Order: sequence, then C-alpha cells, then structure tokens
Amino acid sequence: MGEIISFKAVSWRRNGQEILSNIHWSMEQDEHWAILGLNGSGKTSLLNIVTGYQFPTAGEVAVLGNVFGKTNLPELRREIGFVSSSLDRFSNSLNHETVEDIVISGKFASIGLYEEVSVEDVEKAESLLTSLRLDYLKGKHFRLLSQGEKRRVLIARALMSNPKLLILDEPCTGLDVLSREEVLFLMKEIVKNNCHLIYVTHHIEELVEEITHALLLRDGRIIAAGPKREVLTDDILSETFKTPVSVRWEENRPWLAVKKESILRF
Ligand SMILES: Nc1ncnc2c1ncn2[C@@H]1O[C@H](COP(=O)(O)OP(=O)(O)OP(=O)(O)O)[C@@H](O)[C@H]1O
Repeated sequence: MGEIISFKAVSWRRNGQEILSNIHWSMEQDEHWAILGLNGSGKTSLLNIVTGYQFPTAGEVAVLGNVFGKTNLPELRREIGFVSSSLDRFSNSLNHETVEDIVISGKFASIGLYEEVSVEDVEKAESLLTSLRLDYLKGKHFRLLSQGEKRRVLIARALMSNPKLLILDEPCTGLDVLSREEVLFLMKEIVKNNCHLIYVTHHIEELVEEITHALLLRDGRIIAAGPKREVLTDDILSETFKTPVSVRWEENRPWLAVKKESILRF
C-alpha cells in the first residue's frame, strides 16, 4: 500500500461558506501527523472527510488505498480508530462496564454487532492492558476512573481492532500534567503496531517524538504541512495562531511561548 491519506485540491463548502479550501495533503507510510489550528480553523471538518462522514464539495480523497466515491465506507471505517476527548453519550454508556470488557468491546465497535468473545480476544485485551500499563485498573468500573484513565482505556479499546489509522482528537484536553504525560506515553505503543496516527491538538508541546509531521490550518487553508522541524517555526506558528509566538525545542519536543507584544494587544 502506498499513501495512507491523499487529499488533492479538496474543498468543503456549507451554506455558501468555504470551510476547507484547496487542501493538498498526503500522509505516507511510517508518518504520524499532528493537526494544529485555532478553534474553527477546520480541523474537525478535515477529520470528518478522512473518516467519510462528510463528502468534499470538490477534489479527490483517498484513505488507506480507498478512493472516496468508489469505496465501501463501513469497511474502510473498520480500519480507522477514533478517540475523542469529549465525554459524550457513548462514553457515558460505558459507566457500568469494567475496564477489560470495554477494551474487548473495541473488537466489535465498528461492526456494531455482538459476537462471541474468543480466548484470543481476551488475551489480546490483556496484552493491551499490560503494554499500555493499565493492568492496575482491571475489574474497575469506567465511572470510577479519572479523566486520564478514561482516555487511556478508550485508546486501548480503539487498538483492539488493530486499526491502520488512529485519530486522536484532543486526547489531553482537561488533563493535569501527569495524566497528560501518561496519555502521551501511549504514543510509543501505538506506533509500534503499524498503526498510523493523526493527533489533533491546540498544544504543540503534545507533539512527542513519535509524531513526525504537522499540518497547520488557518481559516480552512493549509499554512504549512511537512516534517515537524520544518513547519513548527516562529513565523509559521504565529501565522497559524494569529498571534506572535516563539517555539523552543527540548529533546525533540516543541514548546510554545507567547511573545510579549501579543499580550499587549489585548
Ligand atoms: N456542518 C456545518 N455547517 C456549517 N458550518 C460548519 C459545519 N461544520 C463546521 N462548520 C464551520 O466550519 C468552521 C470550521 O469548523 P471545525 O469544527 O472544522 O473547526 P475546528 O478547527 O475543529 O474547531 P475546534 O478547534 O473549535 O474544534 C467553523 O466556522 C464552523 O462553524
């Protein structure tokens, strides 16, 4: 298989407004991407196109070798995992389930059918819980977990079906520094399993070593897309975030500082 994702001249319009404009983007094998941009810049719209929930108004999209318009979307979605930070109705419905049952249910999640749980499924869930360092939560009900633990269990669940592409939508929002690092630690395990990562965030400091590339969106347009060291520059980030910022690298991880003049503007 060649490209993981290919967008050619993709636009998406709604109610006369161009929400994504002329997006050219390709994600290749062994690349892991972050998507950055202010609120309303088009990140969710872009993801909805990747997962086939929205169809572009113009342009061509291919995901995991499937050209949209000529592919079976439910089958494609089975190869894509998605974890969002919002504790929505779905995660509330898990409240009374145990951690191991939630992870096992990931196998059937995208199919939406109940199938019998095999010995292999149980073993796979066990090994995921061990490799993601979640063993200590076994037997606990979801509602009793901290926010950080809930996010990590949902990531384990998403990995149960061996997705080729895993989309994490702001997985660290609302977490304290320790819980955030615990979630970020999982990136190592995710990329080991031939799983490609799309990581959506507002915080560049979450771009850990495993994330190789970044796509920066502003008002529905790509400001830059490429290897993270090339695109996470002071100028490009200031343009993306509409405010003067500077970036500092520590052990291959970027940190953002807001420049004084930007604070004075408000
Ligand atoms: N279905 C829709 N109909 C009309 N406008 C929409 C629709 N979906 C998104 N928009 C608009 O498109 C723009 C981009 O929204 P989108 O949710 O993709 O941004 P985002 O970068 O994900 O924002 P956030 O960081 O706040 O989640 C916004 O102005 C939003 O109001």
